[in-house]
Parts: sequence; structure tokens; C-alpha cells
Amino acid sequence: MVRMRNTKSVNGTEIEKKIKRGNALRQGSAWRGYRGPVTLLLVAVCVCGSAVWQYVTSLDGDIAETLVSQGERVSPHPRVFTVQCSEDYENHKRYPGCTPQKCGRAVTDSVVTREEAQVLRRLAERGIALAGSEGGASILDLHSGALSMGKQFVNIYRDVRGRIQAAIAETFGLDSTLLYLTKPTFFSRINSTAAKTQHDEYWHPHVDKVTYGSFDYTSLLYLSDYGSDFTGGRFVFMDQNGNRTVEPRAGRVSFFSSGSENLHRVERVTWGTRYAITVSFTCDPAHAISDPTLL
Ligand SMILES: O=C(O)CCC(=O)C(=O)O
Ligand SMILES: [Fe+2]
Repeated sequence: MVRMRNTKSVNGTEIEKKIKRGNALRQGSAWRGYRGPVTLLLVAVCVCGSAVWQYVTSLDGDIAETLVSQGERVSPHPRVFTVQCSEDYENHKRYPGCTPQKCGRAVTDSVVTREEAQVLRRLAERGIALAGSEGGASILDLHSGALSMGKQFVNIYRDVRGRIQAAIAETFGLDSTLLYLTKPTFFSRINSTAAKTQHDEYWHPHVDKVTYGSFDYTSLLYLSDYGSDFTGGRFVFMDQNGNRTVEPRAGRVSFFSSGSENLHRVERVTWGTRYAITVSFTCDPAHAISDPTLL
């Protein structure tokens, strides 16, 4: 009985071994059968993953259309892009001959020369060196009253702002004398230094009329060149059907109606330093300011 049991258990062990070996072989051949599809699946996952990653990392560069590139010169007439006015202006008192009835954006390279832009840029460099912030964005308010920019600046500035005002009036069909300079009107310097305070976060989408209240027309005079003085830092109109950019160029003036038809942002500067002047206009005489005076 004892021997019988032993024989049986020896046989049993061998059978178990055979079954195990058989299972292992089956599993092996089953894996070999799956190897192709699994590899394909892995490749597909990798390809999708990298496509998603590329999309996520390109979110700040999701540019749909370049309205004006740095390399071209828009002259003699501004390049005008008309957009439908938003309802923002209905919540404000209307000023006939000034309040936007035609809205849009325009770019011109023939209102300010590159030489004038260079002079203004040197003044901006000097002024901001004295008063700039440590974060990525510094502004120098031209109406703070605390600043002595000198006679040269006051003369160029008055001249340049008069020409910008005339270009805005002509493009939007306004009476130029009904447009007033308003605040803030400022020099800006942007570099790739990490933001230290919320004020350094210049890249957020915004509507100038909402952010600054009195603005009806915004103009930007660029004092440096996209691509050679800095990278990143393009101006982006964020339209419902896509983004449209303006690439800064020294002496380039970009102007637009300030309501939510012109939601915009500035791309983060990734290298170099970008200088610009924001010159803003209102239709409301109560918000008018005078040109900076010589202190
Ligand atoms: O510097 C720019 O291109 C735009 C600045 C801006 O959006 C602003 O001053 O409100
Ligand atoms: Fe703005």
C-alpha cells in the first residue's frame, strides 16, 4: 500500500510537471502571438503621447496667422483689419466723432522712423535702468511726474504721439481733435527674467478698455526687433476663430480699438529685451492728460 501510494505520488508529480511545462509552453507561444499587436499598441501610445506633449508645450506658440511679420515694412499706408465692435462701448457715454463705430486693428511702419525709435529706446533704457523692477517686466509711466526725461524726449514724444493720433483718426474716420491722450501711457521693458510680482506677469490675455477704463484706442510703438533683439514677445490678438500676431519691429506702430473685439496678450519673452511704448487715447475729455512736460 505504501509502495503503491509512493508510485502514485511519483507519477502524480511527473504529471504535474508535464502540465506545468505544457502551460509554460502554451503561455510562451500565446505571448509570441500577442507580441506584434502589443508592440504596435506601444508604438501607438508613444506616438499619441508625444503628439499630446508637443501640443501642450506649444500652447504659448499656438499661432494661427501672422498679420504682419518683423521682416516686412508696411508703408506708406497702414495695413488695416476691420473687426466687428463689441458691446463694451454701449456701457459708456458716447462721444460722436470719436467713440468707435468702426472697430479693428492696423499696423504701420511709416509713422515713426527707425532712427526715432532708436532715440526713444535709448531714453527708455536710461529711464528704466533707474526705476526698473527686478522681475521680467518694467514700466516707466510717462505721467508719473517724478521723471525728468529731458527736452529731447519731450520733443520727439510730442511729435510722435501727434502722428500716431492722426493715423488713428484717419484709419477709424474720427475727428483727430476729439481724441485725447490718456493714462497710463508708458515705456515697457520686457525680458525673460522670472516674474517676481503679479505686475511682472505681462502675458495674461486682457481687454484694454476693461483693464484701463478710459482707453478707447490703444497704440503700441515698438522700439526693438522681434527675432534679433528678443525672441518670444509677439503681440497676439486672441480671436474666437484663432490667434493673429503682430511681430514687433523698431518704429512699428500697431493700433486698435480698445474694446473686447481686441482681446490680446503678449507672448512670453524667451530671450533678449523688448522695448515698447503704450500710447493710449480716450474720447472722454474728463480722462484727458497733457503731454509729459519738461521737469
Ligand atoms: O507691448 C505690447 O505689445 C502690448 C502691451 C499691452 O497689451 C498693454 O500695454 O496693454
Ligand atoms: Fe493691452
